[in-house]
Amino acid sequence: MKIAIYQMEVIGGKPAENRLKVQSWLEKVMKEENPDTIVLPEMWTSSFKLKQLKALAEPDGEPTKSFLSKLAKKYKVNIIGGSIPHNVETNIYNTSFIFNREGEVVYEYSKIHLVPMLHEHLYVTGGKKAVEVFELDGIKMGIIICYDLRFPELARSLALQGVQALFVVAAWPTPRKYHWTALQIARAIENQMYVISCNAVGNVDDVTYAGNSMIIDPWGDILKQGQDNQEETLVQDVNLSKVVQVRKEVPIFKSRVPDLY
Ligand SMILES: O=C(O)CCC(=O)C(=O)O
Repeated sequence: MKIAIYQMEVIGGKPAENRLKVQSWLEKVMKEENPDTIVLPEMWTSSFKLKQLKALAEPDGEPTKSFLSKLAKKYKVNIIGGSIPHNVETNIYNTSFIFNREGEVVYEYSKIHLVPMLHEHLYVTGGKKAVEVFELDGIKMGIIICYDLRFPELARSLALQGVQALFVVAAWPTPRKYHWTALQIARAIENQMYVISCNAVGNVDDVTYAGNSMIIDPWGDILKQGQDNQEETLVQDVNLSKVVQVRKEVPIFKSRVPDLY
């Protein structure tokens, strides 16, 4: 499966402009690389404009949900739709929508762990549904959002559900860049699966986003890594049989003793 990641400089508080950016990026990347799956970052329509979130949140994910669905169908590409502020009645969630090549939503995930350092809980409601597997082109995948990466239980639960590739969509800031890269590598090694991440770059208000989007294989080798502060596209073919190979070589899932922990 060929993956293309958009390490995007999100324009704070401007959903229509960000949708246009994604549309022209996708047009270009489809022409040049023809990927199977594309990945966007966390809160790519709005960035973390939490104080304006009521105005920026999209009722039932619209219009961005239809926008991504049309693009997926037009280009026959799977889309890991980063995340957007999404409201259901009076609650705002930080939600990721996943589309198949027919433009159908195959999975929807709302970020479970909200960031105390940002007081995210004052503006956003945490997702209440447990993480689940979804399939694209017959491959079992999972998704988590940014701060969720700090909770190894999510990735482990997905690995036990059969996930071979874990997507992490993020707006992870620069002061904790080392945590971002180290935790991604740890999740890949400890679960012997691909970790494929998409972080934002650039500055919004007083926050600088850390880039360093990554594609890490199940052995923990970094196949691609974005730069610190540059909008760019990362493209990589991933070979899912590597998951089986690594799990055979170091059979941690057979060695687990879950009754003792
Ligand atoms: O955990 C961190 O240090 C960053 C998390 C974050 O910024 C987010 O979840 O949006």
